[in-house]
Amino acid sequence: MIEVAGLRKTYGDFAAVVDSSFSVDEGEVFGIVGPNGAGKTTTLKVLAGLVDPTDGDVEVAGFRSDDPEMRRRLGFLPEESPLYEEMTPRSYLRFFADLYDVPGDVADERIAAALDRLELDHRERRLGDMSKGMKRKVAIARSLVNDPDVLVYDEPASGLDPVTTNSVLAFTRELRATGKTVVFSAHNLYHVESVCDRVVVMNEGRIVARGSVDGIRERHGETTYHVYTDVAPSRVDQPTGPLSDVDATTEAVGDRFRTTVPDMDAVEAVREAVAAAGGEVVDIRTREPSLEDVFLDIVGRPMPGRYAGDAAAEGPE
Ligand SMILES: Nc1ncnc2c1ncn2[C@@H]1O[C@H](COP(=O)(O)OP(=O)(O)OP(=O)(O)O)[C@@H](O)[C@H]1O
Repeated sequence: MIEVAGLRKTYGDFAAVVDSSFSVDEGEVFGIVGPNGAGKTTTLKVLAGLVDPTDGDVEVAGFRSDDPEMRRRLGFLPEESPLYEEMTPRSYLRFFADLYDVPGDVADERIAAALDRLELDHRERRLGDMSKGMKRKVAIARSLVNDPDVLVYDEPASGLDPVTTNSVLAFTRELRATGKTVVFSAHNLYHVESVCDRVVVMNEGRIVARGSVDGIRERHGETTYHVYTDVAPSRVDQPTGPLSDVDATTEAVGDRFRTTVPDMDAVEAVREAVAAAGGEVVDIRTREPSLEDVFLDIVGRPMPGRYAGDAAAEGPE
């Protein structure tokens, strides 16, 4: 449904996107993740036909990105979407449906269906008086007025409260169920993990990892083991003993202790150490790395946005 080959976008001497190639299948939710300035928005704007590529081929729904027909097949949700404050959701969405020449009765039905699915109340309220979450839902409904095959969503759920975030993420999953193809960018990797089939990770304009979330996790992240015990394993910080050479950290969780270790040998070492302390292992669980862990491994710095005000978000490079 989307083919991008050798995409490059430069602004003067500066390359915002370098040699980017990927394809997105019909009915897939495809994620683009990466730190600030990685080139995500530039990529999405090229897909939406809003920015011309400097080099490379971009095809969406069978049309090149400079073909006006491509724009008709596509719904774009920008990161910031200023709405006409004096309009109501209904009048605003009808206005955009008219721009796409959608017949009035079809538009009314489509708009009502989208707003129902997004659970947007107060449809006659002035947009200027609506909350951020309500406005975002109206912007999402706007991306659907032309019944596009492809949706390009830049940070659809960022800055929203948890309830609205969940509602927007659930809605995005539903789009896949209705056969739409979605390209989705987000800082919050939980959003990406919970919605996307496949992702590319961008850094400094380049794709640095790609694949299914699980595949990327397997290649770049390490499974750890959580060993729950009824007493703390002894001598974690002692120079001798079963855990002296093991990379283990122990913390109290309720009335138990949880020791995190990297492999099964270390699990056995915890078992010995806890027996030496007069206790026993009560549970062992594996912990898969989150996409956040993987991102740190690949890019070498924390994701911005999750660490607001955190100096660590700025580096190290
Ligand atoms: N119109 C422009 N003129 C010059 N430089 C630009 C322009 N648009 C984007 N850039 C630069 O290109 C780089 C990539 O920007 P882009 O917005 O695509 O990144 P991003 O991954 O979406 O970042 P963020 O997460 O901060 O939104 C940035 O360094 C940005 O400053």
